[in-house]
Amino acid sequence: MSVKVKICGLTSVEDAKNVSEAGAEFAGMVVFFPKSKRNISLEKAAEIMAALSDNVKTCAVTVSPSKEQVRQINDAGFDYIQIHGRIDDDAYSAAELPIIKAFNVTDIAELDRYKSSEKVCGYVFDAAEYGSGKSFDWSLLDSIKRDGRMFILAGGLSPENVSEAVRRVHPDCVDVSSGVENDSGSGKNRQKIFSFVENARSV
Ligand SMILES: O=C(O)c1ccccc1NCC(=O)[C@H](O)[C@H](O)COP(=O)(O)O
Repeated sequence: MSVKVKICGLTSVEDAKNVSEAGAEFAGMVVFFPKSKRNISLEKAAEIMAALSDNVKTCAVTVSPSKEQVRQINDAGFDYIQIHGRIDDDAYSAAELPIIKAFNVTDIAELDRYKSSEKVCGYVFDAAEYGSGKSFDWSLLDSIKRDGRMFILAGGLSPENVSEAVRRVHPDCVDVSSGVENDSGSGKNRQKIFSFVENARSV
């Protein structure tokens, strides 16, 4: 089966159209994290989701969300919640969507904490600084035992290196943000999104 593709950090309706037309399976939107240049409001996320094809599943991408933020995300129309950083007990209990737990390369050792969690349906393995366009040593993932949950590779992927990443790591899904942005760093680039999807699937 070919690798799935997740395009992260959508900020506009135009991004939604490009991601849908390119045939990606997942779209991520950063919410409740104003430090990110890709942070958007839940209202904006609703507008973007309305413009996505029904085939594209959506993720609210968050960092150590509070219980109240998780509750708002539950009701905002996403399919998944992707959590970077901590998941407090209160936030975990409040989560009604399947959780994709993101691990920075520095905290992969924490993976065991989530292995028996019923709500966690997948893992994202990312660089030390998320959304930075930086890659990491993929051999750090070699010892991770696959447990049937979605295994998502992120961090510094691009149309140029995604085929090699798929061949080397065999992820279920590849996840990209910076690598499909315009050279100016603002907004996603249609041609790069299409090339990323095509190159990921070429393996
Ligand atoms: O993108 C952000 O600014 C961001 C903010 C807060 C939490 C997560 C964030 N990004 C996560 C991702 O977009 C992905 O994991 C991503 O695919 C990896 O980013 P990149 O290296 O830029 O491709």
